[in-house]
Amino acid sequence: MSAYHPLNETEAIAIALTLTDVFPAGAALASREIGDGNLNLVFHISDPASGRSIIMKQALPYAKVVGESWPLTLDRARIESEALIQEGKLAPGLVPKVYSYDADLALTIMEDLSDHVIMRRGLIEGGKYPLFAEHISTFLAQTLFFTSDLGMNQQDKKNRVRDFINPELCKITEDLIFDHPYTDADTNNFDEAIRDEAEALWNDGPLQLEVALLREKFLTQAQALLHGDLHTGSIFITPDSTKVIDPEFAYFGPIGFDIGAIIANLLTSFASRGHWDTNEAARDDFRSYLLVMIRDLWTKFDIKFRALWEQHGVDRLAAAAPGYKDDYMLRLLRDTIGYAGSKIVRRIVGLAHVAEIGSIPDAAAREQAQRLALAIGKSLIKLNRSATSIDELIHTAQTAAGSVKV
Ligand SMILES: Nc1ncnc2c1ncn2[C@@H]1O[C@H](COP(=O)(O)OP(=O)(O)O)[C@@H](O)[C@H]1O
Ligand SMILES: CSC[C@H]1O[C@H](OP(=O)(O)O)[C@H](O)[C@@H]1O
Repeated sequence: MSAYHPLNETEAIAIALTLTDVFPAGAALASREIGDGNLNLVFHISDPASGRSIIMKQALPYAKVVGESWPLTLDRARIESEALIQEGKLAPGLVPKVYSYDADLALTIMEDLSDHVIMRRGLIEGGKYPLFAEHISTFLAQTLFFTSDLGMNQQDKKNRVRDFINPELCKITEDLIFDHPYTDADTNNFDEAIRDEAEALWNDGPLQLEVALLREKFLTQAQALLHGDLHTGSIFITPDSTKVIDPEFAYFGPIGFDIGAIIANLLTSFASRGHWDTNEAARDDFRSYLLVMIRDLWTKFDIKFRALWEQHGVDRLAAAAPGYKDDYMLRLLRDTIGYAGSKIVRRIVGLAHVAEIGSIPDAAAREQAQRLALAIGKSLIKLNRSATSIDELIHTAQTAAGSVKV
């Protein structure tokens, strides 16, 4: 055991060499710090001779994206490793294996997924992932159903809620997603070209009412154990395989928040491929592909969650009360749509942006992508209490973008 300090590459190698079941004694290990996220250190440790490798992820006592002026609990490393272990049990094969967790160093050692690509990057490069909707709907249905009051012992669940109390990371979400974009906050970060859009958000009372309602649910509804930050940068992918990483924001919250997060990031990808994209046919094809993926994802989730409920439901009244299941699923759909909208808006005017839009080199094209994303995001937020079908979300994206066939 060592006292906490941020590791350097040499120290990371020394720790890796103690993993005698992974690396041969005396192996000449190579180490690279590859963390490109907003918060943590990530070391890739490999043994060129045996071809073996691992990932070491270490929490820093502050938010890396801002620096030491933004202190952040190291307990998030415990939350992440416990959530990965839990998700691995409920959705086998859909998260990296956790080899060990060191509480003193806030260090998780896990399976190296470098043979996959980060989905955000894959989508930017036009990658197609035919099994994604199947895989991620299984991940969502399994992890969310079996940690909800529908699928687990309700006394045990209360103890799990306690284990996953995650106030500092939740506060980041409460501020960066559900508050700052709607006021002139210091943390906001947007191109001057869309100042009019930002100021419109600060003055849109009806929109702010919807966001306040979604925020209230995020603050109060311990529906199931969420991943908590399920964007396309938290998903490793190949055409055959999907692996979800980075659940350090995990806590018991509203189910629609996780589903909405993925859909939001598929829609920012959609918005990044606009009429400025010179290959019109390829653009329309890719946009249709994303919308079909979103529809499949929701539809498969709905079918799988209902099937788990039929087979494994633990709540007598929830099963017996006429109309309850349909009412519950409709509420999940509406939450999903509202949270998808909120998570799009934060990626355009809030602190943390997305590469598919931020990396559009032409300023005018980037501005159009940002405006399109905001149009979709705001419409989805406003739809969150009335939608009755995922087709309304698809239609919202199609309408905002002009006609895109699915
Ligand atoms: N299990 C893994 N296998 C391979 N690379 C990984 C793994 N986990 C993380 N990474 C790399 O580190 C980066 C940052 O990891 P992430 O968990 O998203 O950190 P943060 O919490 O700081 O956002 C990822 O984008 C990926 O490139
Ligand atoms: C100050 S944290 C900003 C932002 O970063 C997190 O994402 P990630 O850890 O995947 O880079 C999360 O989305 C936070 O809202």
